[in-house]
Amino acid sequence: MALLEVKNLKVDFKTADGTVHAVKDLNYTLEKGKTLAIVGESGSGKTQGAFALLGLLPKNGRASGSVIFDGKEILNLPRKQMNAYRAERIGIIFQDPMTSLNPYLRISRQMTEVLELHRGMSHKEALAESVRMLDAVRITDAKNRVHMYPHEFSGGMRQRVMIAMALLCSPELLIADEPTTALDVTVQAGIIDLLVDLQEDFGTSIILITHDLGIVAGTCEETLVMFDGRVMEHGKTADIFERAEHPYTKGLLAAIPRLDKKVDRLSTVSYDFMAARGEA
Ligand SMILES: Nc1ncnc2c1ncn2[C@@H]1O[C@H](COP(=O)(O)OP(=O)(O)OP(=O)(O)O)[C@@H](O)[C@H]1O
Repeated sequence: MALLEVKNLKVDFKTADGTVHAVKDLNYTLEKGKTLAIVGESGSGKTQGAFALLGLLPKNGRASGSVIFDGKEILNLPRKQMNAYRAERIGIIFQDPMTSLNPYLRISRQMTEVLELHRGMSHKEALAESVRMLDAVRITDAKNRVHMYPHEFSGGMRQRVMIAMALLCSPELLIADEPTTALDVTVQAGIIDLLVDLQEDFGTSIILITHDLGIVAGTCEETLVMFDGRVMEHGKTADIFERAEHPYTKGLLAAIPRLDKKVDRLSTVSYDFMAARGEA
């Protein structure tokens, strides 16, 4: 049985100017322990399509369709039930860790609270487990650093802390929304390597949302390409890289910077694609 089945997912936003159809028809399944990349340019519906799964849409948003997680419908669950999924079974990492970390609380407090509340640990056990998780995401000197505040960490280290927090309750699914966009290229590579290792060690299924096809190649077995709220292409990453069928995917691939090749500008991708559809 698939861990996650997303069927005919739509996300609409009511605005003063009318309705924005951010996600028009999203369909995919994710097997246990697998990694799926959702790629597409800015505004293609990647983030809202993922937020809808977790009931995280902005107030003016509405989701319809079906999201089956481990055999149960979870789309539009009441807040309390959804919170239980979010705390214990589905972790999420955002682009900017400061949106999820409380700047006024030590990391130790933020991590131990989760473990005490959701895994019934004593404070001592929870602190030991927090240090173990910081070690797992390769924060050196975790025993001491666990007592620091978020601002005392660099951007890359904060992202590692976020990953550790997201993994605290051993979720079956981890959604990483542009986890490296705000970081330097070398730090980005470290975070992606870390996600791959953690996926192997913990067996967590991962959805990696990114606009950067370049980071997907060695990371994710499957890739789903979105454009304008719909799935353009979905298959094994290697197949998509070798024989992209869609003009939009070909454009995305052509935009991956390569040392041996002049870089096409990503901004031309949607224009070329829309031209192919007769819309530009
Ligand atoms: N609260 C909102 N009200 C109206 N429209 C919204 C709202 N939030 C998002 N949208 C629109 O929904 C569409 C999809 O947005 P989404 O954030 O999912 O795109 P994305 O592919 O993740 O882009 P990015 O890579 O820039 O994050 C965009 O056109 C966006 O402007």
